[in-house]
Amino acid sequence: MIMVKIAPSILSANFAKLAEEIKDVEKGGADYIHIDIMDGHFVPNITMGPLIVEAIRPITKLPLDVHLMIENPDQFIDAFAKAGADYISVHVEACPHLHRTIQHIRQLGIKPGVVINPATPVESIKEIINDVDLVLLMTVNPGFGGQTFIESVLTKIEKVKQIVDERNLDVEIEVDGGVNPTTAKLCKQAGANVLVAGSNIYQSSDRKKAIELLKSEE
Ligand SMILES: O=C(CO)[C@@H](O)[C@H](O)COP(=O)(O)O
Ligand SMILES: [Fe+2]
Repeated sequence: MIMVKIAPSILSANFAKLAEEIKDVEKGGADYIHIDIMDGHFVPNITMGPLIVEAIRPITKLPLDVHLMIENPDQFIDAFAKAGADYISVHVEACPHLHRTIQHIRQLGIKPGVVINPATPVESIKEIINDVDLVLLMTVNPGFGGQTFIESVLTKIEKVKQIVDERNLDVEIEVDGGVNPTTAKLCKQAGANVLVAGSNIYQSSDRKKAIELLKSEE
């Protein structure tokens, strides 16, 4: 099995002490900081914007993994790049000109990622996988933390892994939503190498332990 990276989602952190919450998971062995951007249109919730990303940038050395759940992401890519994002991931469902959007992110020196919802088939990203650094498979319907993992996405992870191997690509396979030690194991077996986890890590009083359990090979 592959050694996985863990990307705690700060959506489940205590926003009143965000800096501490980020430092806590960094000390606990996190590999990325996952930042969920929601606009109240693409998803039924509103969260953060570029200002928060800019505020977070100097408080951690970890790469910032920015997950855009917004309509018309093209309009905001420059702002998130300027704010300090390392990865910017956009949803297939929100991008009519996906290739242009991915190139735009790459031209800014940022690693582009493409995201698909649970009901969106892997076929929809076959033509873009060679151009991205990360494929993010949603294992819940986006919008909220603390939802239940959708098991049918496991076969999609396997399909993406097969494409990545066949084409010999250097692309990360990330999963997001409902990740806990049990579902983490299934995702790893299916071929995921980056696990986003919000509530599982932030609801734990010992974040280091929670991260270790997600990384565990048992
Ligand atoms: O993008 C999203 C939700 O739309 C996620 O990143 C959540 O923040 C994950 O939360 P948990 O399911 O791990 O609690
Ligand atoms: Fe996310």
